[in-house]
Amino acid sequence: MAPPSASADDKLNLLTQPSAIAAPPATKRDKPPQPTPDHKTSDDPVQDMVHLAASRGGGFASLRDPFANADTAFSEKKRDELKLRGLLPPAQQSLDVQILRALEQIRVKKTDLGRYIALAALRQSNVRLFYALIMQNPEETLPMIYTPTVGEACQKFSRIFRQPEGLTISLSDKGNVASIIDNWPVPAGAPRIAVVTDGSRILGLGDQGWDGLGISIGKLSLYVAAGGIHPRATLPIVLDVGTNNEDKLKDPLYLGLRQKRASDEEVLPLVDEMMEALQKAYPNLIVQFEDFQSERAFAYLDRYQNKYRMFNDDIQGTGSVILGGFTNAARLNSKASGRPLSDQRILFFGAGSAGVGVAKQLCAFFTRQGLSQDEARRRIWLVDSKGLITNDRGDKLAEHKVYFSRDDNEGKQYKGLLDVINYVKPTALIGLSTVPKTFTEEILARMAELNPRPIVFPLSNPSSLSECDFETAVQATKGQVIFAAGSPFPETDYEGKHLIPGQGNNLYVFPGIGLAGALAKCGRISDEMITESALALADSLNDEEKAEGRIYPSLKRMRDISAYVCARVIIMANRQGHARDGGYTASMTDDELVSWCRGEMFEPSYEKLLA
Ligand SMILES: NC(=O)C1=CN([C@@H]2O[C@H](COP(=O)(O)OP(=O)(O)OC[C@H]3O[C@@H](n4cnc5c(N)ncnc54)[C@H](OP(=O)(O)O)[C@@H]3O)[C@@H](O)[C@H]2O)C=CC1
Ligand SMILES: CC(=O)C(=O)O
Ligand SMILES: [Mg+2]
Repeated sequence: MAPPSASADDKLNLLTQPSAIAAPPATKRDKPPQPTPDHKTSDDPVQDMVHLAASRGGGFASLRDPFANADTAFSEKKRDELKLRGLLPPAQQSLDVQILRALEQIRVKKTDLGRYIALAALRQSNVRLFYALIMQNPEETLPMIYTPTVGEACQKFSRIFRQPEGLTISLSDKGNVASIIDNWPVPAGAPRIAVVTDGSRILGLGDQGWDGLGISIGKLSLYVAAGGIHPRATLPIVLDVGTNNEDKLKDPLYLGLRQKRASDEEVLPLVDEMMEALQKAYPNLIVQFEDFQSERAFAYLDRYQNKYRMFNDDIQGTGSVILGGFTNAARLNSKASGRPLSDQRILFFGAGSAGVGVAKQLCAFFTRQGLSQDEARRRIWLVDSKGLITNDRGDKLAEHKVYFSRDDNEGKQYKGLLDVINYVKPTALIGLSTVPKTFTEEILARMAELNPRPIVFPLSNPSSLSECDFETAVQATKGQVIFAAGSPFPETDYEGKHLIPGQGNNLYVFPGIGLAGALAKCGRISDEMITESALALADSLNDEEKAEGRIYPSLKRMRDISAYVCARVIIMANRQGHARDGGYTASMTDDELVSWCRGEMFEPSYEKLLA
């Protein structure tokens, strides 16, 4: 199976072990079993007709239903049929023309938050137009609905709130969570993907309480735009268990519980109840945990990953996307230095859920080069707020840091980042610290002295918290940096060469992972399925992107990338026995599977509304 838009021989030889795709192809059956109706995550004409029929009496109602609304695209015939004549201006315009108008209305807004609010209003009034606009203009619009703007939106979510777009499960609902879930207005296609946060660590912006709901909505918008999940099949959830954010508690407009964050002991039964109730209500639902404070993130992943169909985006999604990008970056770094790939030395600045999640996933990079698990672990150094993490530093380490704690520091402790760099001599510097501008010109220049092509990934979000920006990294390394940041940065030129920054953000993988879980009805999202998503992402660079020096593919191809990631995750799920679709996906060849995943995606067109 060739990666999307890539030539057949485009696979990275770097992967010394055969990837899942190189495994024996699934045997093709004479007659594959037919999918059951709930295989579909794509548009549902029957459901659309229900909406249309419901609105026939009222006419105007169809213009107020985001799923039934085609606005000025309604044909003469439909305008008569739905009693819309006179309610719309005479001009009949296509979706493409509507996109031009919507773009103009968004561009005229003066602030990022203004553009976020305008886009949210569009989503709430015309779902198809919203997603068509995003999909046609991803590079311009994703920063408006996702990082960096979603961070500011979460900080002010109670203030910009207009209408509910997600489910709130709060402490006061304990014992009644099933009935709360029952209140979610589910049409024929039940939710397939839920994103749940407790708002305790939204991007790098700390505790946002109930306002964290904005991140669940933002991630699910990407599930639709990049992963093709039907918008009606998405379920944004916030677990409101209080907040320690004093500003919010004092703000009269704050919409969450006005109390301090409840203790973990008090919250755990509520999370258990939620997982149980979700599973009962929607047996095929995939639950993505998002932006939980690190220790809770690890604890819930440990507690639920072998019991429910869930994964943690910050630990596993980030681990995957960085393994994918690092795989490509290491090739460029090693080619320039001549050192073997297995000789990469990776320094993490930040050892929270994201740092440790990525570090664990990167072990897979080294084991694929033939190193043992223990040798792989030793290629990784972690720095937290107290300096290099070592066994004899004298403080009690949080459990998630212990595995990578060093015992080879010969009693010396290293605190400042430059000291650590001089000691470790890393080939790669990865920032997941939430501390902005910590990769100074001096640090970056030192990385360039140590490496002809240093790998620098300032991954903290949003942009204002990034450890450095692209322009600084390019200048300080004289154009040699191999760069990816968590949030988007502008392209730049250096000595006549055009340079494009990578965006090392889990948005490249979580839509494909979730879609795979939904389409193949996976019983579990295993670690191997996550690793496979990373390898698929690494393989998905096409020749043009390689020539441009990219380590991540263009976001213009986000749906093709998600379909490819999805297919490879499904192949792994089938191999491990996690798919529960009665052999349907296993009956396809690899290429058929990619096409099928792509074909199952929701397309935001008016075709069925105008038929
Ligand atoms: N690009 C992407 O796709 C993703 C990016 N992220 C981003 O990663 C960042 C971190 O997330 P997460 O791991 O959950 O957050 P945490 O707050 O759990 O972790 C932050 C880590 O940075 C360390 N740190 C804080 N200050 C300093 C300092 N001055 N010097 C050195 N280390 C420091 C902390 O140390 P200590 O442990 O001692 O407190 C901690 O280990 C966020 O900005 C988030 O947006 C997260 C997921 C995905
Ligand atoms: C991208 C993401 O998941 C985060 O910054 O938390
Ligand atoms: Mg996150």
